[in-house]
Amino acid sequence: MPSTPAFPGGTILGYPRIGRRRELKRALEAHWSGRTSAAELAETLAALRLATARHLVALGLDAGDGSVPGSFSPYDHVLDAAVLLGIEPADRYFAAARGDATRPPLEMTKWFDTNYHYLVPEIGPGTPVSFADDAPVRWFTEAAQPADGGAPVVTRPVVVGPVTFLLLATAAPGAPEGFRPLDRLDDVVTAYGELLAALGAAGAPWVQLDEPALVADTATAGLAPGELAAAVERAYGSLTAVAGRPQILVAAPYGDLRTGDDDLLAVLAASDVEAIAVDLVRGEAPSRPVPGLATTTLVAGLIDGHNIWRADLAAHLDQAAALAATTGAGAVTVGTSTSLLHVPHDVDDETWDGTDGRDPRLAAWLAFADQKVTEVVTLANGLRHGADAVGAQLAAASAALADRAAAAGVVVPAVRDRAAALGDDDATRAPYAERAAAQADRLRLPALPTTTIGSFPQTPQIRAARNAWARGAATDAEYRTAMRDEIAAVITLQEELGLDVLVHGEPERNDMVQYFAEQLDGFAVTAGGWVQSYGSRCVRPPILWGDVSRPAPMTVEWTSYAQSLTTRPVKGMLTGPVTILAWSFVRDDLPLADVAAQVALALRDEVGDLTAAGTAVVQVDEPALRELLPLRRADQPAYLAWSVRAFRVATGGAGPDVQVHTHLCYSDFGEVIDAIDGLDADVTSLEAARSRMEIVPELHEAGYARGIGPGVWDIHSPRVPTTAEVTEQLTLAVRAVDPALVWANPDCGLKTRGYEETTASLRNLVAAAHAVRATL
Ligand SMILES: Nc1nc2c(c(=O)[nH]1)N[C@@H](CNc1ccc(C(=O)N[C@@H](CCC(=O)N[C@@H](CCC(=O)N[C@@H](CCC(=O)O)C(=O)O)C(=O)O)C(=O)O)cc1)CN2
Ligand code: MET
Ligand SMILES: [Zn+2]
Repeated sequence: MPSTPAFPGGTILGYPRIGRRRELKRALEAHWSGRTSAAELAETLAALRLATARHLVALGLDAGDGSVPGSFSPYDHVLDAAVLLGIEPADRYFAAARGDATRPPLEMTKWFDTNYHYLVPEIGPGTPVSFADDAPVRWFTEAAQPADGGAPVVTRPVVVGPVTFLLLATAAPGAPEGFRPLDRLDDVVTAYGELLAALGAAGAPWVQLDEPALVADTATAGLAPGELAAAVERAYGSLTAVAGRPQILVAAPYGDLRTGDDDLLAVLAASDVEAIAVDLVRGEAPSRPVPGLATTTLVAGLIDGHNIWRADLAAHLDQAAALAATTGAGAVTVGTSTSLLHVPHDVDDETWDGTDGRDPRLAAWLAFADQKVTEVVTLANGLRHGADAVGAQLAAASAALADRAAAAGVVVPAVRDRAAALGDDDATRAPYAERAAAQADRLRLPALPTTTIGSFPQTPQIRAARNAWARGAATDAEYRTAMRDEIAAVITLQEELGLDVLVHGEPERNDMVQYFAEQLDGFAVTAGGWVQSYGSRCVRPPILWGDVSRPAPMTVEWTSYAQSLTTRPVKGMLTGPVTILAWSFVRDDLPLADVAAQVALALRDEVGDLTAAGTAVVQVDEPALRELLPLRRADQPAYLAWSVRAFRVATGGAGPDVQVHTHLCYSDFGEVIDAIDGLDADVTSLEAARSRMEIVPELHEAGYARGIGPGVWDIHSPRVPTTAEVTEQLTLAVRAVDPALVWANPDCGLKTRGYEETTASLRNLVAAAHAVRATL
């Protein structure tokens, strides 16, 4: 048992891994393209790890007691755990992540309710499991005894916990019916026990085991009541019995440990783990003493790891100070609610002089990862030494909050009035039968129409043109010409391929959310606020800080230009309100439902302008519909009601002869099937290739009876599907539902692909659609 509280100077559950200048991205991509060797890559990553650990010490975390998390991963922390357990071979790490000639990549899916994506490990009853990779031990030693002779840092290795690992894993192909990954708990715990012994032998005082699945009903679906509690008790009973182990911090971010079927905080408190990190942003602190917690340090996750607003430090300090008494914890220290993986590095990396369109007032309202570390350190100091010891910091935080609350643009009466006046009529289109007839008449499409999801490859030339424009090295006119040339080429290519409903290809979009945020009032965007989305891929989530409105059309010019080049219909392409919120940092002073209505109204104006300009097909993408779904079932209906309504407000002004499409991807749709129907889109395209079209009968059984475009090829891999494969997929689809409803399209946009595989794949898609069409 710890005699003093663990991490008295505060701690964080994890730190961004991509590097403040995206060093990890650049190193990975250089290696994958063959420009650097595996040894060079390893050297760069080791330097990044060491620099990160020392940076966290410079920000105020203790260098000697395990307060600095060792939360690095070369690609994904769930894949790392699979390698640790020998389920994926260490020397084929990137093949598991990205696929190669010999194997497809592991499936990728959303990490809880975030825009981070993890690789889904596969495990069967016979999969050998052992302690197979000692990376956490090597990384610990590398910082504790640095080869450069510089300052050592005693880090706290961070590993996905055994229960969460198995709850996130899927049954390997060929596993017998009824097998569940959690059936392998004992084997996995044995391997983790060996890891703990090795860490202890290396001198690690602490290890952090992340168990976020314990807060999510969605991750634990299919377990009997009590089963999860029993698994946690069993796993941590074994792990705490390991001789020579480090002290164990169990972290439960993204929700509340106590609101599922089982009170898992009580189960963990009753175990011999030395510290438990709870998320007090998404969850609540227990208001009565928890048995067993008296011998445990509670790491109070007060600083939001999932958002970028500067915290109300005075309020948090009061809350922290009360926790020991109310919860019965033996000791309390301050931490982040989640890893800081989800926020950019440093507010001070942006320029705030107003010259590049960023409102200088925002600088004082924000806290990125580094500012959050400082907030944690301040609160921990306040907790130890009293509020007076940090009086100046508390006052500065309060002043920034007051400034933000009163700032112009935060409340815009005209926007509030318009949202308040919305009625059911605004969210209701003509009956589907009437729409279908009007659209058939206007569009005259063949059976099994072919289309794509919107983006075509974002080539290095496109990125370079945008980069030059942003730097002032190219004029507006030059940039516009470059994008129009790209659009023209994309239209020509689609006509040559014989696609039926064309797209303009989205070359002008840096990102499907940021592009809109840059043009909407109420948003700010960063120049370098990168956040890892998966592997080497990053996004710069915009900051939604004020009431949202649309000063001018955002997409009409590009879409109209594309339509002027062809007689085939060109789809207008918009990002939906829920996805815009999900992939932004959203204000915390207004209910999400109200913010969504404002964004929906801005999009409604855009749909109006597009259709007035003659656009007959408008797609409103909602790939993040599933992402914002609350992790607890009880909270889901309210979310689904406002999210569906926002989509319907955005599209509700479209006349019956306008075909509204939507697109969803990156998730299991099971839990949102009714909501998909509720969107009332005329055509829905979904990711389906990796699940052999299962979504088609599922949607049909749920009563969905409008157009459906199950993705027939997995665009996340460079592999070109054969015509025969696509034909088979389409055949499955037309057998499952009325063939008149089926569309042929890829899984998702093509922006991350190259032209070579894109052209070949689309050629096969069109050939397959024609072949199946002939059989109808
Ligand atoms: N926001 C968001 N979330 C999402 C998705 C999405 O599309 N957007 N898709 C899903 C999966 N996630 C993804 C996330 C990112 C990327 C992606 O391709 N990201 C790009 C960056 C996209 C971008 O912002 N591009 C900018 C800036 C590009 C850039 O890095 N430019 C260079 C310079 C380039 C040059 O001069 O050649 C630089 O700044 O250093 C642009 O095109 O303008 C990357 O990491 O490489 C793909 C999928 C789910 N979540
Ligand atoms: C992540 S969903 C992407 C949809 C978007 N229209 C595209 O094709 O890129
Ligand atoms: Zn998609």
